Amino acid sequence: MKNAIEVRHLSKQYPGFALQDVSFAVPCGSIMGFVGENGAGKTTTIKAILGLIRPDSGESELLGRPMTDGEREIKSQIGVVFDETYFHDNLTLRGIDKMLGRIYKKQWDSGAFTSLCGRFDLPQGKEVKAFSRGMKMKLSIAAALAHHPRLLILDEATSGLDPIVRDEILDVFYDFIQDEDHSILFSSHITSDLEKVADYVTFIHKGKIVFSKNKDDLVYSYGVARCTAQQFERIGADEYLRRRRSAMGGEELLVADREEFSRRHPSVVLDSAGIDDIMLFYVKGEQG
Ligand SMILES: Nc1ncnc2c1ncn2[C@@H]1O[C@H](COP(=O)(O)OP(=O)(O)OP(=O)(O)O)[C@@H](O)[C@H]1O
Repeated sequence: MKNAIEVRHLSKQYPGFALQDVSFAVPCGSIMGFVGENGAGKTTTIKAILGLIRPDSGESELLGRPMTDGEREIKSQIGVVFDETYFHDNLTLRGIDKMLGRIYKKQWDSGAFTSLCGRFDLPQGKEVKAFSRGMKMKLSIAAALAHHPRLLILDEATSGLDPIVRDEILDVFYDFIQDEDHSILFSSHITSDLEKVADYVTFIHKGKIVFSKNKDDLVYSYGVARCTAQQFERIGADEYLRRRRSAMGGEELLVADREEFSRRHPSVVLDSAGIDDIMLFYVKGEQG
């Protein structure tokens, strides 16, 4: 199996929003960061992939199979974390361990759950209602991992968490991905987290995929050119992807091939572009 997730031509229409022809793949053994502005369609895509909503058209495969081909078995090999926990307020870690043991049966690894809860410093005696948001997210991640899934799908699992908690979570993702049969799809607004751990980045904007690329290629090849109005006049519209007026009155351009651009325009200041820059250009900038 080449891809842990394959999404082909997904479309879904809501009043005032349309997911349009969304296609991308998460290669086995990799972490895919899924980014986009608020309301871009990340959760809708993830829900459609998981069969939680029915797309108007298109299809997806998880671990080499469409969800219709044995949903229960496919789901048993997936760990899913949304940005809220669904455990009952009165449960303690012990209660959750027992409950999930009953659900997952032989697949549930109580030892792994206890060890992850220990690693995350989760309080043994407290009920979920007394957990902070960060504790709840760590609990959800521990629960998602303790039935030994091959694929983790996380929607905004680190949003609203402090950098220390986020780092602990990223470490756990990193350990999980050491097994080459394991893969992660991870939506986030926190592009620095994606820059740290993602192998690939898929960017969705207004319901459409802008790109799905290897992160290193993206970071090494994309650039931001900062030019004066005169320099801008000499640059062709096909030499950049997006433009923004800079605060200083000049133009900032997002270019896909830094090396090529600097060869053609050696006098223009050219910086590397982070995922944040790229998103900003698409959300706030204009087409060339
Ligand atoms: N059940 C629904 N009925 C109608 N519209 C919906 C429904 N679910 C989502 N939408 C709309 O679809 C659009 C995309 O929402 P979605 O939650 O997928 O975005 P997102 O990229 O996950 O955003 P965020 O980063 O804010 O979580 C939004 O405009 C939202 O209002």
